[in-house]
Amino acid sequence: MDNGAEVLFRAHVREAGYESEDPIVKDVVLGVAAGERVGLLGPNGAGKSTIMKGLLGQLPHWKGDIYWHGKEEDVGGIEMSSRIAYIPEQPILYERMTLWEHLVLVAAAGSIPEEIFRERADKLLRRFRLHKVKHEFPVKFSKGMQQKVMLIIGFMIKPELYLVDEPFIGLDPGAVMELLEALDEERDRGAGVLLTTHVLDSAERLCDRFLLVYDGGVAASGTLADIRTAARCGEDASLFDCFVKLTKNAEELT
Ligand SMILES: Nc1ncnc2c1ncn2[C@@H]1O[C@H](COP(=O)(O)OP(=O)(O)OP(=O)(O)O)[C@@H](O)[C@H]1O
Repeated sequence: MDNGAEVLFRAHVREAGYESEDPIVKDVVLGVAAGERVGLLGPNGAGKSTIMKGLLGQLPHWKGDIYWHGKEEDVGGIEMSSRIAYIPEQPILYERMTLWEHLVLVAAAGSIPEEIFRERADKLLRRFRLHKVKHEFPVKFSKGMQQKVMLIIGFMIKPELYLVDEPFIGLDPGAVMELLEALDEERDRGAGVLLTTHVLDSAERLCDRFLLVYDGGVAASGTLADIRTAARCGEDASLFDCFVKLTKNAEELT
């Protein structure tokens, strides 16, 4: 966030988890500037999805503060739901609704005017190659097709911030390219992105900054240069190399 862009979103996750006596995440501070992409990284079970669920107000146990444009907001409040698009790793779909009906529902919930809705929906359905199946039931789609449905729903909203949980696994290369292009367009519009992934070469190309979590806390954060310094890696080291070294160091300390 040192590129001069306005800080769009800032959160201090003091405690987050599923039971108050056993918080999974403790004392994690994160921020996303307008047009910035932040990679939330960490080994399996580190707490990435828990952080995302916490920011969305979907956790039984949460203590923390959230700020939009510097102003404190309630987690899970109505203000937040219109500003954030969450693209989950596991698709969430209604059994008895067609793809088109899902989009109509999203448009109604987001008060998107009819004409804008039709234009956006058509563009996104074509972009992710689902226009020919728009009147079919997505619960019967393949895993990758269902993932594309979640992307289309997210992009329909045109939010200020995208929370994207593991977008790269399961999509075909053409869809990954379309996703990257769509994210570029959204960055140009000023939307921020917080994304989790284990595909570190994609994260390295896509993200401006990174937050590496380990065992529910922050192991390193900053630009790739900062991460290289924290990992004591050379200036040519990849994000993957730094990640392996940092998690190994953290393991040795626990
Ligand atoms: N619904 C739940 N109830 C209780 N504990 C949970 C629940 N979901 C996750 N956990 C626990 O919280 C911890 C962090 O899980 P989380 O899903 O946030 O990890 P992650 O970093 O997203 O992992 P991955 O990379 O494998 O997706 C794990 O120990 C996990 O067992």
